[in-house]
Amino acid sequence: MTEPVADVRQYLRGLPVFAADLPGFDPGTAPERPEALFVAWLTAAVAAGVPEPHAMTLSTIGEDGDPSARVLILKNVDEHGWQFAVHAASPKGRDLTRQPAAALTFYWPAVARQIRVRGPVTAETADRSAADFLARPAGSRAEASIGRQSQILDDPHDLDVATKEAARRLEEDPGLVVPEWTLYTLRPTAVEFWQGDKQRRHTRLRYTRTTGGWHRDLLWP
Ligand SMILES: Cc1cc2nc3c(=O)[nH]c(=O)nc-3n(C[C@H](O)[C@H](O)[C@H](O)COP(=O)(O)O)c2cc1C
Repeated sequence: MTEPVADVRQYLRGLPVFAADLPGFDPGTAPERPEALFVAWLTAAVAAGVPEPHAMTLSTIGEDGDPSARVLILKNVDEHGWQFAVHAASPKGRDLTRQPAAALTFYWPAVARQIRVRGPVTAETADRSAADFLARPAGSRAEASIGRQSQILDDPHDLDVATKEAARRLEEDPGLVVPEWTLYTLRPTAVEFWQGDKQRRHTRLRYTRTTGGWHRDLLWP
């Protein structure tokens, strides 16, 4: 156990931010399209040793109109958008069915970079969703096939039983696909790249979709 914290406010104030050597970012050299800059920043994050840079916060709008956010793995990025997959019966899956719009947030502390992506989402075809499902490791497929994500777990033993049963079903039928597994593409209306700076002269570049392509603006930090 770590030492108890007497004064949380003071403790938080003492935690460093932007402590590492930070890369520069010259928005003047940014590519025309945001996905190109995203991939460049992603590979730079990997090179800088950022763990799990493809983990992102997915924000959705709940039935009550309030936002809800959780971390998810990014599946692909191309000229069509940012892709991720969810079980349609999970809370996030239901949010997206009801209100097909989302925001994605990436934060890579070692390089002090944040990327914010927002826009409408579209469910991909059943074939594409199935291909994504089948590309997952067996354990992840078994877990998803239980289909009870975020429901109340009355007894941890129930999870063990369901996991064993799901693994057995998958062994019997390795091509099993969960029909609720849904690959989504978020087609951004805006993508913002934020580069932190030790002196707090942060650089922000926002791409906004236009009819013909992308418009770029610098933003005040
Ligand atoms: C690094 C990381 C990666 C995760 N990846 C996924 C994922 O790919 N799919 C998923 O359903 N949940 C993933 N989770 C769990 C989600 O954050 C969340 O707890 C779960 O999806 C239930 O969310 P919901 O109740 O809003 O539907 C991940 C969590 C972390 C911390």
